[in-house]
Amino acid sequence: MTHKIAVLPGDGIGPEIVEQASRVMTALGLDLALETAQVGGRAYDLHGHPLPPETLELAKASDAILFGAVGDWKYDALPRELRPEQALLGLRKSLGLFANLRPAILYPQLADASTLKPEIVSGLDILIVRELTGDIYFGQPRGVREVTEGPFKGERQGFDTMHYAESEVRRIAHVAFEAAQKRQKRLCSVDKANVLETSQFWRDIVIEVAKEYPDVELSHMYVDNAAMQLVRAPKAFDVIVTGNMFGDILSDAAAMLTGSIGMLPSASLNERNQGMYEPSHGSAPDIAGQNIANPLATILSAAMLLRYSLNRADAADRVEAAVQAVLEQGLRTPDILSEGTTQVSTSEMGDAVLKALK
Ligand SMILES: NC(=O)c1ccc[n+]([C@@H]2O[C@H](COP(=O)([O-])OP(=O)(O)OC[C@H]3O[C@@H](n4cnc5c(N)ncnc54)[C@H](O)[C@@H]3O)[C@@H](O)[C@H]2O)c1
Ligand SMILES: CC(C)[C@H](C(=O)O)[C@@H](O)C(=O)O
Ligand SMILES: [Mg+2]
Repeated sequence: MTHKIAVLPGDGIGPEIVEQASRVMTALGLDLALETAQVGGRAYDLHGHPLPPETLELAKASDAILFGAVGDWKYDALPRELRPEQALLGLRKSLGLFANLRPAILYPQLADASTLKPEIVSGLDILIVRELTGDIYFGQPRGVREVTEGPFKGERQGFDTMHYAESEVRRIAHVAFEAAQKRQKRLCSVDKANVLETSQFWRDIVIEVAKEYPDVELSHMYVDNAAMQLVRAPKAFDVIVTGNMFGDILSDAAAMLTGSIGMLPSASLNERNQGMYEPSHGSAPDIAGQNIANPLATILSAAMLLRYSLNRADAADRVEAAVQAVLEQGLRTPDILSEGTTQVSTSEMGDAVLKALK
């Protein structure tokens, strides 16, 4: 059976890194049909919208989506609905991709690339499960309004709304508990229940869901403490489950434990295991077009695509082993370069992974 894969390179370094991941997927010899479409700022320039209808249709009709990155400062003055980032949010919402899995694994070869001491991060293997279609990201109402009473009367006020429905919390909690069952069976739910009603509700529902998973040890942590513990003793975590906003922030922090944000892949899944796979980083306009971006997060995202949406753990293992092999060879893009290693470009890193594929 042919698997249809939508390839959405996007902006900045997106096309450079996605090209390497596409080459790797193609080289596996599987029955894959890769089809490319425009998204983000590039789609806005060409079609007047960051998520043109034909791109959304292609995404919906595919078994999985390989996504690069979107965004550039030059689009920051556009009305919000036309900004590149809206394409990403639109895809997540339209496809119901509520479960974002962001594994932070430190490859032993990169122990020196992390800004943290090797003994703090060596052997790190944690999974952040981030809810991706709710929270303050999508809450209504939002906007700018005039204040009509109180101390700020007559001023303009920006506002957003944070909320989580019970079913939204339950389904992401199930994903997290099931992931924990396959790992060290420890789940930490991160919230801000000491201040936010939404968070207290989140915590109450997670505790209810926990009754169905007596084999998983559940703990709770406030998000500010979690940010601190992630850099103090990250290996104390196994699986973290959290809301959209806190997950966004904590996953960037977790990325640095692994040496570089260029190493962190992600999967965003819906209830049918259809998924979008993307590096956790952005379009990195500061290094775009220079052939120096690290393509490994995107290549590892392609491995997650094979594992989760195509059920090809065998092929995913091959890709991950090839990534390990190039790191073992000492090849490094500038973001993970350390003493005694060899600097390579984006495309050379892709070449090396292809060569290492068994
Ligand atoms: N998923 C996405 O498409 C996504 C995610 C985050 C940010 N963004 C967008 O990207 C743009 C830039 O945002 P930002 O600068 O806050 O975040 P960013 O992740 O793009 O970049 C942060 C820093 O990390 C570096 N970096 C990122 N990816 C790298 C890679 N693969 N290899 C080497 N270095 C890498 C960049 O050079 C930069 O110094 C903004 O428009 C933002 O909205 C998009
Ligand atoms: C670009 C932005 C909309 C996105 C998010 O906030 O979810 C990004 O930061 C991410 O982590 O995927
Ligand atoms: Mg982010």
